[in-house]
Amino acid sequence: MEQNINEGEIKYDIKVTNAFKQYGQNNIFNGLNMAVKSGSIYGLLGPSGCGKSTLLQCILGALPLDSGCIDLQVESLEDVGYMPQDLCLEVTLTIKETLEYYGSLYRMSKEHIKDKIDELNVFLQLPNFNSYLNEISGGQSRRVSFAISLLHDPKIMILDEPTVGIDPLLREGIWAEFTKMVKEHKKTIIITTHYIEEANKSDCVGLMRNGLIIEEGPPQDILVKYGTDTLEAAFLTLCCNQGRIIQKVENSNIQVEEKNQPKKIMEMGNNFDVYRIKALIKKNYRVCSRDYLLLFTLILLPIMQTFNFCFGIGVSFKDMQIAYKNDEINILDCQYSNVNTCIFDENSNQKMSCIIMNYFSSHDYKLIEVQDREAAEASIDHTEYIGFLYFPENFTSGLTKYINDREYFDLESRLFAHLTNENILFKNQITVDVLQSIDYIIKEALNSCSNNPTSISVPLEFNTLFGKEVKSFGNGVIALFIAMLAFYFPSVFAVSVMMSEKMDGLLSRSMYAGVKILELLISMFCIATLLLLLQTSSSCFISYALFLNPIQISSGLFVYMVLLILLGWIGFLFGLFTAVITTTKLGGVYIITGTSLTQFLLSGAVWPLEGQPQLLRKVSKLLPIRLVGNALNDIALKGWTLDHPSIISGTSLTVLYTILLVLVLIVLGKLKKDLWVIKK
Ligand SMILES: Nc1ncnc2c1ncn2[C@@H]1O[C@H](COP(=O)(O)OP(=O)(O)OP(=O)(O)O)[C@@H](O)[C@H]1O
Repeated sequence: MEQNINEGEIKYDIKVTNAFKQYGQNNIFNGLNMAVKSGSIYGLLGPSGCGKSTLLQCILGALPLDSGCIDLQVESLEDVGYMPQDLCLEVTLTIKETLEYYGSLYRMSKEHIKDKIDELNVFLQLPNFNSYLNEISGGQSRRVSFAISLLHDPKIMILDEPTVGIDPLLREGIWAEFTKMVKEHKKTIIITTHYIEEANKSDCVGLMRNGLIIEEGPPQDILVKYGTDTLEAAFLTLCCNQGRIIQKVENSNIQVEEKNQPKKIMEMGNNFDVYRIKALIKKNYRVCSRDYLLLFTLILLPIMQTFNFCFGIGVSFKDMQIAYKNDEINILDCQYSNVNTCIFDENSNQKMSCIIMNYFSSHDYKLIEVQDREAAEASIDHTEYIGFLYFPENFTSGLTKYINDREYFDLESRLFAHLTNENILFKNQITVDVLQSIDYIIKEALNSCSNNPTSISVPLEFNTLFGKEVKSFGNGVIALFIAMLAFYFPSVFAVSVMMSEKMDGLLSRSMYAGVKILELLISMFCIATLLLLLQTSSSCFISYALFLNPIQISSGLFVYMVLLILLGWIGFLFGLFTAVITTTKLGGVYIITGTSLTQFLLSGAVWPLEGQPQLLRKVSKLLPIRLVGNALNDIALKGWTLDHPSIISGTSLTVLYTILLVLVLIVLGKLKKDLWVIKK
């Protein structure tokens, strides 16, 4: 009875009543009860895997209970300082930068942060503040993590194994500081530890086992109760008598309050804070600027790829090796072949094979003379030469006869061209060049005989309406390539940063300091847009200013840039979506690379869409890279602007894609609360 009266006067900062929780079929809490008095140290002990960390996360509201009630006496998130078991810190920041980041999340001024760090340094003995976290030891890192949870001077400290890896002398100092905090500043500390004996200094210890707190009380009382010298021995005795104790706990008269989910620390505070966004941008900027692999991937790689593309893709072929055998004339004698005489003159020594060979030499072919026709044909099969030309002895006389009288053409006098079919583009190129060279010499021959060359012309005129400046395959597809870069790299950025935040527990830890997911997304979006602007402007500069790919200067150029940025944002949103559906950073990058490559292959940059089956063509046309790339091409080559229906529909669909992806992410966020956070 007396105890009940005293109980009524005692204030508790944390009270867990009849808590039940399961992970799948695994019961973690079986009606667990725990009470932490205000202004005390509570040592939570228990074997590995018994559920201590889970209990702390339930108290913080990061994990829900299946049933039961948790009462946490906090008004704002500044009231709680939490140190997770894992580090959950960005290791490429220095100690100073890390503490500044968390301090600024709590809106502490620089001076205040500095004073606080100096104060914490006295008992935590932090390493040099300018050391990077990946350069200090595990124990030192834990002290930094510890410092973060105390930085904003919280009323309640929830510390998951803060003294692991810390030497005994320092542990003594830390416990002395705990005692001082509790006595002088009325702080409440709940601490889990594997070093049972250090819990002696707690005001109250609780032993957790089989989903229950099987014993709770001041350490001295427990020692007396079990007649042992050490807590360890007391708990050993307790564990041996576990069945009886569980019975006792289950039968105790616990007042079960109605089911009440704990206050969610992560959801406290403003939903949107510009200070926090600024702190996140600063932090992520620092992290990205030190991740050389990411920087290489996001900035240098697109520049290199653009150079590669402009140098190597879609340009005309050079130095193609063609074998030839000329039975009409020795190539050295071609200089004596008089090209200005009329071939119909009896005295003319003009040899047309010389003109064809000159034509090929001046068109980037390498002519290699061979003696043996059969060997040359065989070497084509071994891809040594891409073609073989054979000029028979009577090539010129046969051709002259043909021009004069086409009915009496000597078949044996024909130029023989044997071409490799290994690459259809080579074959087409040589075929076109052979035909053009013949056309050329016939016209030349007629010219020099004062005959009208049009007399043998095909009655046909070609006219290019659009894209007159397109001289090579590359000119026509460069915009699709730039579109691919604009999509791919922001996706890689989004998935890399988001997966680090998710898997390394960085976001989870920041959220205990008030960060909201939207704020992180906004900060990432700002950096991604900056990178996107850098990357697209460098790709455009290389493609159009250095390599002079044709582009029409019109008001459409503004739409060109807007479309590229929108596509980058689509890529960014797709990267976020990928971070939802995957569990590893590498997996995310694989998905992004696979989908971008597929889009590029289907975009028409490799082969025109007209070659695809109807159904696939319909799908390809709607893929973001093709959609935007095509509109970019129309702007660059045809000079179309936003008043053209094709550009209007391309732009509208791109905007629609952006909105759709935002909506998908919002809906997913509503359906699955822990989309980007793994609670640590
Ligand atoms: N997300 C999860 N899904 C399924 N099971 C989980 C999950 N997290 C933890 N568990 C399981 O719940 C149990 C309690 O885990 P918890 O981390 O709370 O233990 P702990 O007492 O803190 O252990 P330790 O002292 O080793 O840190 C363990 O058996 C663990 O395997």
